[in-house]
Amino acid sequence: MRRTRVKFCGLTDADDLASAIAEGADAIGFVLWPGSKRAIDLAALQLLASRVPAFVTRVGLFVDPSAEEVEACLPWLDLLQFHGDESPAFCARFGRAWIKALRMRDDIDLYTAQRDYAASSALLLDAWRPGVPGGTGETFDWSRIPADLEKPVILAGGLCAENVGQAIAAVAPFAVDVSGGIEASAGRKDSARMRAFMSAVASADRR
Ligand SMILES: O=C(O)c1ccccc1NCC(=O)[C@H](O)[C@H](O)COP(=O)(O)O
Repeated sequence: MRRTRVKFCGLTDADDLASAIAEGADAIGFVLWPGSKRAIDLAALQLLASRVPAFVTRVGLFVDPSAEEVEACLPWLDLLQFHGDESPAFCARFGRAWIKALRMRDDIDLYTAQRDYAASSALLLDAWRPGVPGGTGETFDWSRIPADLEKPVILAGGLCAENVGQAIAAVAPFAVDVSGGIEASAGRKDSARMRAFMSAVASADRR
């Protein structure tokens, strides 16, 4: 049976992190962009990342960071996720696996993007809202994702327990990524919502 991987994003709290791991998240996202309501600082990253067990991927989210900012976080991250206008060369310079988040503006060409970001481990596709680099809580038209992309797709943007089954049926992504859809309030996750999300993904995978 095919299994859709799940990334829970925007964790800020140790209890929420423990719940996310208990519910079976494959990856945990830490927002390291200070402009986010879900941002954590380096001290919190150290604390939270040290509680993530082996085989769960620790992902750091950045928006147009300096190289020094990324380098300071590297000891606590397995994977880098870039949400800004970072060039492919910048994303690749840290010697760490990385993914590129692409916001689905009307004129985006995903074939060109996957060629430009050929060295990425996957493309994360998220909703476009002008001036907001991520975590919008909004969906986009999933039929805009071509079925023949070579890069693994991580589907993001407004997912929740109620719509993730439909999203998996429509896109068959490698992974799904959720933040607002498992939250009780900005940055605080809700364990019942996390469980419902995991259960909806598992149901979709069984179909
Ligand atoms: O969450 C943020 O505030 C954020 C800010 C800047 C860049 C990225 C950010 N979040 C990224 C994500 O959490 C994911 O792309 C997410 O899965 C989509 O968020 P949501 O629509 O709330 O599920």
